[in-house]
Amino acid sequence: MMQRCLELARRALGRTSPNPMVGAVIVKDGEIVGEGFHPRAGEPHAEVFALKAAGELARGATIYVSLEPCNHYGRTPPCSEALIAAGVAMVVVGMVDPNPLVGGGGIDRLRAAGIEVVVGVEQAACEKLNEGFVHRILYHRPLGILKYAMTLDGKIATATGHSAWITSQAARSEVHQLRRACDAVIVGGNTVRQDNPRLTSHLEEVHNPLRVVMSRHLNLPESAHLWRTTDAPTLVLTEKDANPDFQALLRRQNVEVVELSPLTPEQAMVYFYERGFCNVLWECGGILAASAIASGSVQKVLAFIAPKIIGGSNAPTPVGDLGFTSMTEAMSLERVQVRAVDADFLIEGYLPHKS
Ligand SMILES: Nc1nc(O)c(N)c(N[C@@H]2O[C@H](COP(=O)(O)O)[C@@H](O)[C@H]2O)n1
Ligand SMILES: [Zn+2]
Repeated sequence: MMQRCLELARRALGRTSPNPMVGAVIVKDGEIVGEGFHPRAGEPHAEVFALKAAGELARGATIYVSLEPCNHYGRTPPCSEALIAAGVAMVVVGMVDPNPLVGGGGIDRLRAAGIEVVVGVEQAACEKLNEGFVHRILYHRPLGILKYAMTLDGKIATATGHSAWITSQAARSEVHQLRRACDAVIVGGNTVRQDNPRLTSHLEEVHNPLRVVMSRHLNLPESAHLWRTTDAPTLVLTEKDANPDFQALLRRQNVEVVELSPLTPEQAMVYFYERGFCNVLWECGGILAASAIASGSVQKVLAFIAPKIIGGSNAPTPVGDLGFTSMTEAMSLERVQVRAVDADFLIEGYLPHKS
């Protein structure tokens, strides 16, 4: 049942920030009598949709929910009270809500009303689904994910900058899915000039992230796929008073332009937090990636590795200079997972926590 909750929650993939993705299932006499998920912030929570679907059958039933029911008045009223009013007999919770406004209070309220509550069913899967939300709540920043594709000899392009394609179609499709789960995807000006990327999820009717270009001087092409805002929204982050003529050209095409002082990955993450984002994907070149890592703007790394060799001492690599001189300074990823994606490999892991 909790797996079903997660399946339901994923229907709103990429659309719920700053809220979490949550699914709920109500079971009576071994039958599912109501289901629901949280579609987006401002709309009712998963539990409320499930209660509505179950109607009177909720009385004496068990509800499974992937996140602790809330116990506060936010954009919506507390689900704990709705569950009590509906007369449910038992609540099975995937994970405790890290939001300090909830933080176990929903569970306590239900127990105080005489409802049996079981906590921690499929907890790891529930936490993984909402790792961006959890990070946002704990650290007041979105989760930064660095994704890159490189050859077996560690290059992200040839020395001329050609990079289409390093990995297989299957790996590229996984990247499209990943974008779908993110609130923003960031590149630097160089990537726009070299690759002219689209940065969309490449699927009809699924969520597209906000496409973000970080560019100090706005020395960018007048025509680029990213300026086609009918495909997906685009934001250009730049420095104060940079190239007003080019800013005007972008705005005429409905590209949002925001000036940050200073224009750094750190400031960008502060800005994205304030905008309500949970997951931010860095799909940039090595220089910006190194700066993002050094400033603590990356927590998770997804490295696609293709079994190809292209050589070239001037061919770019995924992470630029971090100033390390000794192997003892290497950042060793934690919770590492490796899997094959067609002919390529995906290594996923988390950078050691930086306070
Ligand atoms: N249990 C649960 N189910 C949902 O469907 C949810 N969206 C949440 N979210 C929790 O409540 C906070 C948002 O409240 P409002 O939507 O503003 O009323 C969110 O931060 C989570 O703590 N929980
Ligand atoms: Zn709620």
